[in-house]
Amino acid sequence: MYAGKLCLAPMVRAGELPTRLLALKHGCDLVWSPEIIDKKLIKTERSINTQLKSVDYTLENGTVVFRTVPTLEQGKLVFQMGSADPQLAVQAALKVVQDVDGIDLNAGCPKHFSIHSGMGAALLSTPDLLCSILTQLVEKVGTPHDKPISVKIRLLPERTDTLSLVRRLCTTGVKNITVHCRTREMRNREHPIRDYLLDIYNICHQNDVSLIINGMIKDRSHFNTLRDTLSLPSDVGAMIAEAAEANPTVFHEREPIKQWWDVMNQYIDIAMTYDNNFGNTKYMLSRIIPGKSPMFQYVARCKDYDQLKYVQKCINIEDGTVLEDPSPFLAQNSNKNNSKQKKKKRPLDDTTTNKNKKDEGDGTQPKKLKP
Ligand SMILES: Cc1cc2nc3c(=O)[nH]c(=O)nc-3n(C[C@H](O)[C@H](O)[C@H](O)COP(=O)(O)O)c2cc1C
Repeated sequence: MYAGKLCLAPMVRAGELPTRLLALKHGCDLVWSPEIIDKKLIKTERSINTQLKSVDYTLENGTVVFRTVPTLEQGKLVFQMGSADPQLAVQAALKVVQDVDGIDLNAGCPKHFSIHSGMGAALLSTPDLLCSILTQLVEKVGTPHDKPISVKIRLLPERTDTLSLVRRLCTTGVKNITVHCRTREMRNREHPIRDYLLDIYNICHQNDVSLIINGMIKDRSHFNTLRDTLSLPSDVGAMIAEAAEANPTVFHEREPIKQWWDVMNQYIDIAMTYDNNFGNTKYMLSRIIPGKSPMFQYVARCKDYDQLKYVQKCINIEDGTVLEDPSPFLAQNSNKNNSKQKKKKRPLDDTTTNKNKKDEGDGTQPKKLKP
């Protein structure tokens, strides 16, 4: 399933349904969900959303934790889980397995929220636990449901330690290992270490496990060049995060990568079609639209989809120039909105503007949105 594929990386906040659908529309082979913690998924209720033709996993308070559209994602969707407990991992995976094509364990996230509870990159320091979670997932979920289990890791500081870890991981029954070619201490702006990928590949290959490489890959042609330069065979796949967050059309084989205004336009249409959380839509648009464009501030001032729809029409989709300044409309509607909001409580399905939410990216800071 994974061999040679170019994938959308798991990204908290950025990897929600609209980004995944846009990436798939533009040549992405496989998409990863954002990391979802086992305990959180276990608390959700699964339901079929007949209006959107989606399957939703929703908390009691109405928060949609995970939404997938089987007709568009089937065969291409890997669910990423955060866990530090084999039993919880199995329980969570069993809950979602029927709606996804593979289950991936995050063993690479270096953020405090993940490592303080022993998850993410902390698992690299507890290889017994890491392997036990994977073995349990393979035996109790992967094999009985005929779905592959995979893991995403970072490099360890020493090459020999990384190779030993990869050897051990290959014995757990996982079908794929994704290697983020940076160590736990390295930030995303630092250049990835790619010197011994061929050694990692050889170990994986001997064990019939596929390898996906990750770290500062810009687009499909960059991936093809990189594979040649590193003398990696064609069954090595790759995963793109930051470049795809800014532009989910970077996966195209033949067509040129779309311009930001085209991406923005397509993203808004998909987000509205699938009733994406508005705060999340604004977050993604702040990644897609360059900060220097007036559109960035116009979108930042939108308070709901009606306003966003108006702003969307103010841009020339041929060249990204602004056709009309929406400020008067936004000012007028924000007054209406304010008085409406005084009467109305904050919506419960606000997953991204939740005040507990931190930047869960991998060493990146979101651009500041002015109120
Ligand atoms: C916004 C954001 C959110 C991320 N969330 C996750 C995550 O949920 N799970 C994970 O394994 N990695 C996560 N990462 C790390 C990426 O998957 C990837 O490993 C890293 O960004 C390096 O790839 P890149 O150089 O192409 O950005 C996240 C990265 C970003 C930028």
